[in-house]
Amino acid sequence: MAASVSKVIVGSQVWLEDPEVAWVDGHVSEISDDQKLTVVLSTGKQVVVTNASAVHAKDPEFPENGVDDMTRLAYLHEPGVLQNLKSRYHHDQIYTYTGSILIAVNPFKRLPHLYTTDVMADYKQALFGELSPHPYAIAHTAYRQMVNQEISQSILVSGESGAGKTESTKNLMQYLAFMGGRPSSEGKRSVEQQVLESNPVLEAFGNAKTVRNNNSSRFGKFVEIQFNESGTITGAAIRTYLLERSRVCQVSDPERNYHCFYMLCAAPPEESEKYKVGNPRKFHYLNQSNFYELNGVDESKEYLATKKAMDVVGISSDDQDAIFRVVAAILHLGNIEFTKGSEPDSSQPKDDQSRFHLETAAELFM
Ligand SMILES: Nc1ncnc2c1ncn2[C@@H]1O[C@H](COP(=O)(O)OP(=O)(O)OP(=O)(O)O)[C@@H](O)[C@H]1O
Repeated sequence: MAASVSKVIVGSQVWLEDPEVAWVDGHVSEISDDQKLTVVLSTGKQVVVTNASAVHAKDPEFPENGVDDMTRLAYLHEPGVLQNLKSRYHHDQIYTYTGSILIAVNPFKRLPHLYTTDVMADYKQALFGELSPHPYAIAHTAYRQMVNQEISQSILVSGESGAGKTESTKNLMQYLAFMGGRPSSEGKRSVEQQVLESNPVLEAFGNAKTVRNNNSSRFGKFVEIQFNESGTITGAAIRTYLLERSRVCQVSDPERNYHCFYMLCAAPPEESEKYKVGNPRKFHYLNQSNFYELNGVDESKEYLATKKAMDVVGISSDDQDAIFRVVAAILHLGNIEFTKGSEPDSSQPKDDQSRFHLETAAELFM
């Protein structure tokens, strides 16, 4: 939505595209007879613009802290939207509405005060738009509409890798569990606890460090939470799709394979001996990249936490053992090298090492 030159007068505040910082603001200092604009940028630079569509009007009354709904912007064009997101971001206001859509900007730091039970309780009492933009408000609207109209609701979370989809989804699930939860019966985990604990399990087997995100989900997921007429959670189902399978056999620097492999290598000694794993540097599927450790992550603790989460979601210890046997066997398979066999067109394990890994994989697969 470019402002035409006729609307721009000398003194108008404008935005100009910039190859480095996307947009720079300035003011028009002169308009020539042939409609060329001289713009003095806030950087002090002076430029002459011949193409009027390159100039976008800037709101001189834009509030310093921005607006919490983009539809209230005087100019809803790219520089206006970005300026609003940026001003809010500088005040740790990472959420902004565009009508009923929530835009989340990744803060890349923990903001725990935004996600407490008290905050959830506040959103429970409020109408949409009364409080600051928040995933809880989106979850609340969906929940209310479901209860009042008895129609299933969907919330779509999208964005590029590292944008914060997984974190936002967790916040949505946390709020729905808060609204639809009920006290767990003696010794049994409640459904909402199981729903929330499914995240660490999925992340262990489906997340990996990529260039853009240390905890990147390498799959899509459809989370279904079922409620009864009174709005209490009765069940849940999670469907995953399009796992990036090629990562299992091929990883490039500075990325990592799936978290579960490194966790298993760091398992307590009796378990790592059972699965014949240990140092991740010994496995071809892991040592193709030089990255083994993640900042602030203790893999041995992650292993125990994953097993605990598996307990909570109802995966029996036999099934857990079967799962980790497969994970270990994959690592051993990756270490088998072949050489030409004595028969025509045949091959055989290259040496004793390869034979060891082949036999171990077979044992683990049972
Ligand atoms: N609301 C938030 N508060 C604090 N940190 C956040 C928030 N959102 C994202 N982050 C940080 O950014 C990282 C990446 O976010 P997240 O994993 O949610 O991205 P994603 O969109 O799911 O990425 P991918 O598509 O790669 O899985 C998180 O691990 C976390 O460190």
